[in-house]
Amino acid sequence: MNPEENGRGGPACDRNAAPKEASGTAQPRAQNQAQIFLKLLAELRPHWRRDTALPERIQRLLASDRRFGSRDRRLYRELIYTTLRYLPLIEPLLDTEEEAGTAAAKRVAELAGDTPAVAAFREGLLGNANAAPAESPFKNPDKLYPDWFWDECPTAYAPEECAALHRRAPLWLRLQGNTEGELAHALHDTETEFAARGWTLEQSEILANALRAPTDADVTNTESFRRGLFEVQDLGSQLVLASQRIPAGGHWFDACAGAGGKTLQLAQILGPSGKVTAYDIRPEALVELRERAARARLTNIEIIDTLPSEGTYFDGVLVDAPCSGTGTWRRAPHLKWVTTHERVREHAKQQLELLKQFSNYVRPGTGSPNAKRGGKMTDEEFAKLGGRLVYATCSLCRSENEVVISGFQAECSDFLVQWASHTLMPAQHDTDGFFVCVSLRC
Ligand SMILES: C[S@@+](CC[C@H](N)C(=O)[O-])C[C@H]1O[C@@H](n2cnc3c(N)ncnc32)[C@H](O)[C@@H]1O
Repeated sequence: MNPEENGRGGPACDRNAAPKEASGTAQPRAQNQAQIFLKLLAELRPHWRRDTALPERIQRLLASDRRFGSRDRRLYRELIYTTLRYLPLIEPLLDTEEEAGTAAAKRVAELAGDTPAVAAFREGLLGNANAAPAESPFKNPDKLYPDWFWDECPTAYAPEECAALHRRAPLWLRLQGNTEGELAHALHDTETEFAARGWTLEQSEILANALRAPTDADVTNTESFRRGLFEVQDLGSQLVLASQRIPAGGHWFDACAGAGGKTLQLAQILGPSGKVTAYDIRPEALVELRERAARARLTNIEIIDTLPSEGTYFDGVLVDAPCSGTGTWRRAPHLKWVTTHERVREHAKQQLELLKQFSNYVRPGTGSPNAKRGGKMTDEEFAKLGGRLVYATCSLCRSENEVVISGFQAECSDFLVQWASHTLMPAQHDTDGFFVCVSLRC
């Protein structure tokens, strides 16, 4: 899905904790680490306001230095991502004379997420593992976002939302199983394996199959993952479909399936009597989806690489549209500095086109003139409505969300847009930000 710095490639987190150091060595070690970190920043600086593939560049940079062990890579990755989250606060400090930029390293240490690797660094550099910034970085949210963002999402400037969009993203899993019994087994086996590794899982309070894992846990390198007992999926992404009360048994079209994060979940919701047909323009994503479906033992997914013919109808169509990814900024903070307002508007144009195109696949109703006029519907008229169209983005931008839906509503009057749908803001449930809107075909 999105660029992901959750440390999924790293070793087990029970081995993460930095060993206790003699107090005399912690300080020089942290200073040495600060110098290495600053050199890494100097390499990245020419690219961080330009390169949309910055996460891959960071990965290559960290992999290329043979002196780094996995713990070093985790520390530097966390410090680099913190720098990107708070770039306008850090960048000016890189140009100060003070101890060749260590002011920047100290500020990053204060702002960095709460992981064992960073705690040791913080203690060595600042003399206190729990050192908090003297002044909240969220006091002046304007500084932390690109100028154009205010017009798109003023809610993100509220202190709690600003803090949520700058926290390290949590790691969420979605349990997989075709029956209640299989899900219970998946939970039991995953919990048992994770406990043996020293990882505690927390069940979400709002979604039974969602589990929160420690951020540094290398969850994809486990037997439970290989057995398909869970998938990695942000809670917000899970809520897009889980909040729709989709009945079992229908045939759905996932028109922008990608590697299938939501396809797998939809197939589970629809159950063995239902089916998902998944399509994407990227063949490599569909190859990954096929592997994931096999691992999840889901046999009700059909993967296609050409569009269904005209006149093919589905009970539901999911358009999880390509977007600016502004809802994932804490996971992919470089996007804040490479995304332009013009690019957001281009996304919006494409989204409206895709929504119109794929809405043609939604099963039409059997006639409900009142519904078309927006009048109050009787149960009988409601029963005559056709299939559902679910539009989703991981964007917080009005242009890509409400404005796209207004455009769709204006052009496609045979759909009833359910305005109860809304933007899921990151602070609500500590998730990525998402927008979802459901329409029903008349
Ligand atoms: C937000 S991602 C989908 C994520 C996926 N649904 C998930 O939950 O993991 C958007 C996807 O739309 C696909 N896409 C872009 N243009 C498309 C088009 N014209 N038709 C179908 N898919 C398209 C992209 O390749 C990308 O995989």
